[in-house]
Amino acid sequence: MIEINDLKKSYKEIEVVNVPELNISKGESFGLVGNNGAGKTTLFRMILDLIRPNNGMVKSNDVVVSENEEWKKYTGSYLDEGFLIDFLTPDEYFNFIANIHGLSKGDVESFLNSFEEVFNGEIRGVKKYIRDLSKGNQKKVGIAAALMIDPEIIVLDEPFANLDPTTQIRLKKRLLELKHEKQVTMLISSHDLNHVTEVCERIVVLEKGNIIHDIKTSENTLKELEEYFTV
Ligand SMILES: Nc1ncnc2c1ncn2[C@@H]1O[C@H](COP(=O)(O)OP(=O)(O)OP(=O)(O)O)[C@@H](O)[C@H]1O
Repeated sequence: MIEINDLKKSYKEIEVVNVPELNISKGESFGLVGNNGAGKTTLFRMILDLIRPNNGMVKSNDVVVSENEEWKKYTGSYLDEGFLIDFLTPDEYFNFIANIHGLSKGDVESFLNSFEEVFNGEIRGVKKYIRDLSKGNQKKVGIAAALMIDPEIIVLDEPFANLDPTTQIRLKKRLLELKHEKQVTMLISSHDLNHVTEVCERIVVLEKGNIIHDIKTSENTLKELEEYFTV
């Protein structure tokens, strides 16, 4: 479970995130939407202790994320290319992550084989450094590495952006499997209202750093969101 209390972040005295309270339950799939600059990435960065808030705190399973690193063992995340090591090939990078998390070669192989549908033959065995992959293929590497550790919680920033339509559909299927079969807690930000409403049972709309809607996804949610974003 993730608990956020009185969380604020400002840059040069301009407040970009202000979340008085937000709780994300175990197994919940939580979608975060909002226009450019709404504060989605900043909120995820604070949840992952990548930036420090000016005020408030984030707890993961009752532990303050900035005070203890235990949560890193069960949290998979991919926000951007900064998460990758660009002078490694994808296979070298997967081995690196596997070593950090103490995963066996067999587990890694079986996970990566199961991800081949998303990789589409463009990632494994490729003799290219990550920095030389397309943006979409870099994203596939990052998302795969995040999921490979068999996380309880996964945090993904715009996972569908830069992916071709076939891969978007395959990734969505994979996320839905994780939700239904393993009850993984998912935090997903997206500009793609279709995908995010299909994957997430709860949608939060952020505007100028504030939560302005917190909706349980229903058959009307997509329409409601489209109306909100049509100005
Ligand atoms: N390091 C920084 N220094 C100054 N301002 C920053 C910094 N990081 C983020 N911001 C500002 O914080 C605000 C929120 O940015 P953020 O990237 O969180 O938005 P977002 O909702 O993820 O946007 P997008 O949909 O475009 O990715 C923006 O106005 C941005 O310019």
